[in-house]
Amino acid sequence: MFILNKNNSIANQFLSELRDIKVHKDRLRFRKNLERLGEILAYEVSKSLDYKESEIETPLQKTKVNTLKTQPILISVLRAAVPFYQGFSNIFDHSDSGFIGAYRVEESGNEEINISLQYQATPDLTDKEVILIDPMLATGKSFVKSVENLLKNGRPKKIHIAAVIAAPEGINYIKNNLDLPFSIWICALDEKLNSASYIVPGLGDAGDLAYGSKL
Ligand SMILES: O=P(O)(O)OC[C@H]1O[C@H](OP(=O)(O)OP(=O)(O)O)[C@H](O)[C@@H]1O
Ligand SMILES: O=c1cc[nH]c(=O)[nH]1
Ligand SMILES: [Mg+2]
Repeated sequence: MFILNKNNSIANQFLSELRDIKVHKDRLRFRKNLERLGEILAYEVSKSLDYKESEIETPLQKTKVNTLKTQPILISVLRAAVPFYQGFSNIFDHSDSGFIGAYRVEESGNEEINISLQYQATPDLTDKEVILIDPMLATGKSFVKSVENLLKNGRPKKIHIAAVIAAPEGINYIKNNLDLPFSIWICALDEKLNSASYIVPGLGDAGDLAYGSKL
């Protein structure tokens, strides 16, 4: 598992601004920070992909370069993933993308989180490296349900789970429930979930901070 904030970098300032109640109500900045972390995490994921050598011509002479062997497929889990996904898409600019509409059904009086998944549009995923992008990995149910549904569109060679903040409970849920090759890329591993299955310390509701509350 790759955890970005284990090392000092400017990414930790972006993460701090996402969490800080004095800053994170500025929606434009909140979305921009998600996008910036998406770009940084995409760069880290890019180091794990396969490259091929080829020859190009500069105005001065021929030279050998290493470029991606195949483009990963990017999948955005609507709605909160949109700005974070944009960061990935800025880096993997030749990639095809897919979209999944998923949200947690939080019923009062019921601590169990269920996921409603109502929309999926993706290319053929057979034997592809897929980057599944969602900023919050809380119970892990949205990621696991998304992967289960993605399999209808082909079995990927590998899935890269990409999130900004994860809870240990969600990481364990993913490890116990995914039966295809995967790796996890996160910016921070937080302490735990609270009784409403929100990540603590976390940042609150990522979708609401980016776009406002939904009915
Ligand atoms: O790990 P989990 O417990 O499944 O929680 C994580 C999910 O919660 C958030 O979405 P939310 O359901 O709030 O939908 P939204 O994107 O519409 O805000 C987040 O973007 C994940 O999809
Ligand atoms: O802490 C959490 C958990 C799920 N979704 C969020 O946006 N935040
Ligand atoms: Mg939400």
